[in-house]
Amino acid sequence: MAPSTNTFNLATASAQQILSLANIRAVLQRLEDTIVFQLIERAQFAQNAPMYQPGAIKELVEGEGWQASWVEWFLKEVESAHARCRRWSAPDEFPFTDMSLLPKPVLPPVKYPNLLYDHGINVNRRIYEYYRDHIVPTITAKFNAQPTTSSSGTSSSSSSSSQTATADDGQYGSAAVRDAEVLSALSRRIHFGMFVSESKFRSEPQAFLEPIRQRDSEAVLALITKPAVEAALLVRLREKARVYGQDLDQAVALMQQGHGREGEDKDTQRKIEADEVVKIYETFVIPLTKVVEVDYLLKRLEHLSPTQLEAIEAGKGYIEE
Ligand SMILES: O=C(O)C(=O)C[C@]1(C(=O)O)C=C[C@@H](O)C=C1
Repeated sequence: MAPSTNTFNLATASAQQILSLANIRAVLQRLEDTIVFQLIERAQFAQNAPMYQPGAIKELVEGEGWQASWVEWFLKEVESAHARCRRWSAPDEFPFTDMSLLPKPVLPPVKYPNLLYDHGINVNRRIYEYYRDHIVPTITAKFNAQPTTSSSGTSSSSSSSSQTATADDGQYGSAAVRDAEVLSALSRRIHFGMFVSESKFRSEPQAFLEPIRQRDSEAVLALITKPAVEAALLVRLREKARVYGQDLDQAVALMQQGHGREGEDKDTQRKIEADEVVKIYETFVIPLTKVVEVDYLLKRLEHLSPTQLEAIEAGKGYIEE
């Protein structure tokens, strides 16, 4: 059976398959599902601010000598296991933890086709900070000052059985598991921008020559921006978030009571707001993907051979070497 276009394998697919813009966009589209589902998973826990405060978990400071946050420690632990399985040698995977803190892979390296130049781009710190400061507080805001009947873990909430929930439910383990998953999906999605820009560069390299030579990042940005693609993405994403984020049991019950589909958004408890997901993409995911695309392209000419450069200047397009 032919492999599906949106699950190609970076180690076995051909360069042409990997750099086909349609295939890349199919991967980005599939990652929308992953990101929406992972955000829903994280949104079932409270914000739990101490998870993100360096030094806030005394057991980590005293027992492990770890001065950074609980979530960064959890990322290091997970990413260490993944390093042993050589995840970070894949061209589309980037750890949040400094490589110097991660162990060496157990298995020998996989041979990936040489599609991206050796770029050294990693925007994971920016992803982590935006996630911590904007995404988590937004998707967990419903926990703030809502009446609840129980609380567990070591949260700062009181232990009375009927209380006002704080933004801390003490579920630091479960919430960190979800954090690691959301962060990993966001990171992969955003860094995939480099495959997008490599593909765009190879299909019309001459257009990029002057803007890159002038180090004109605005002009490069204009070349890689596709407003129609972004608009379609946001419409599709809103629909996914609307459908995946509703409680179907409640929606079905309402429909059976004759409320029709229009009642489903208004009257049912939502797992996540579609507007919030769209805003995350609009203000963060797409803009940062574009930053990655532009940063990657600004150094692209330094990695061309004289023959490749001459061919582009002569209008003969990109030649593979
Ligand atoms: O699909 C592309 O062409 C991309 O560059 C990716 C992306 C995105 O982040 O989704 C970014 C810039 C374009 O304006 C459109 C979409």
